[in-house]
Amino acid sequence: MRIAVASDHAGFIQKAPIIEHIRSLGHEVIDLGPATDDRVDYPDFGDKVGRMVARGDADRGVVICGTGLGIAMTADKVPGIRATAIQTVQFAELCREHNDCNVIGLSGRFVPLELNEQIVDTFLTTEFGGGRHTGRVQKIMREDDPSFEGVPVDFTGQE
Ligand SMILES: O=C[C@H](O)[C@H](O)[C@H](O)COP(=O)(O)O
Repeated sequence: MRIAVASDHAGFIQKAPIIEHIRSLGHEVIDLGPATDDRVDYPDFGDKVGRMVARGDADRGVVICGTGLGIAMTADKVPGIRATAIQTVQFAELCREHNDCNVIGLSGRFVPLELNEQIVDTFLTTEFGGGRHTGRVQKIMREDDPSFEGVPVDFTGQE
């Protein structure tokens, strides 16, 4: 697969080893920066990865900031992207199996490199489960109805 990778200054220390790791698994990596650990704004880099995946120029994205949160939030704002921050291998598996996640946010400050590499392994090897999850992912993407506003909740008869 083609994997787009980017970070901010806080994720920069893990970017090169994670890229190396992804290449060692046989994937092509597109490094969208930054080139140094100078202070930058994570939204600029989360957006680049989101757009590249949404265009189909990359199959999946990996973004790294201090927590993985802000950079994943930014990627997720790009239409077509399902991005979330991931801190455990089990969540990496479930974000693929249940949510067909196409971009993950990693923490360069609070999660050790070895664990992030295992998370990336799982993210890249786990298939979407389909079945009951398909319609739910379509609802995330508003594929069935562009004006979708969520499932109406009926509180009739409830205390
Ligand atoms: O979600 C945001 C990220 O964790 C950033 O990496 C973090 O906010 C950067 O913080 P600072 O500017 O203090 O290095």
